[in-house]
Amino acid sequence: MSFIIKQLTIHLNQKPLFDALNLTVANGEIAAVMGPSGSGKSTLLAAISGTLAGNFQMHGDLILNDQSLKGVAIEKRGVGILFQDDLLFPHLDVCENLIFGLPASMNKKEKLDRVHQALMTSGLEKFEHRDVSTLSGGQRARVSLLRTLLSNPSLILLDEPFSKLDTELRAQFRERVFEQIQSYNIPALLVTHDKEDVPEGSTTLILESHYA
Ligand SMILES: Nc1ncnc2c1ncn2[C@@H]1O[C@H](COP(=O)(O)OP(=O)(O)OP(=O)(O)O)[C@@H](O)[C@H]1O
Repeated sequence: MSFIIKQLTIHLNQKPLFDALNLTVANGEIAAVMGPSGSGKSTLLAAISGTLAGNFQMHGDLILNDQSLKGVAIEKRGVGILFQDDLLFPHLDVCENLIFGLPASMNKKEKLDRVHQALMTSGLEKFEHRDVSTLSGGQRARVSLLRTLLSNPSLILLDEPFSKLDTELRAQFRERVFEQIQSYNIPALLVTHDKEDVPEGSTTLILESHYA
């Protein structure tokens, strides 16, 4: 599996936001996207996830597992997103939240087993029956990532997932997140403002501010 951005150009109101971007992200690889505010980082993620709305014109191609994403519906793209604000249900426990990441075709027992297994693999088993509202920011973010991974995405997009964590927690959490993604062996794209967040040796796509 891999993800390829091929000659991707996006115009906003006829002006280029970015021009002829190219990037290949292999399985288990985390590529970074950086650039100043307004350079189009969120727009790029929206183009990939299929949620681009507004006066944008897109040229070029996005290829996931040898298939073009052109014209593919959002729910059929196999793209999971982790936002900086997690979207967990605070009144439910971790296990119940994770069950939401699983396909409706699985029965309750299968879902519980799968969640339990995933929590063990991620070292989060002690939180299984904790209410989400009692977890720290970093713990919530790891549960949120696990929920995204449980939906079996072919690609994961990380939209500044570390920005709300304090520096000390951040380094530790970052390592855990990278390990979690690598254990699922899928390509990932990480949007960040902070060079520290970029895993060593990873490809970095730098967007420029064309559109002021
Ligand atoms: N729906 C929209 N309609 C019109 N313009 C938009 C829309 N969404 C974003 N833009 C504009 O597109 C440009 C790129 O925005 P985008 O949010 O992708 O940048 P960003 O790099 O993610 O910025 P930040 O780091 O501040 O989040 C900006 O000039 C923004 O105002």
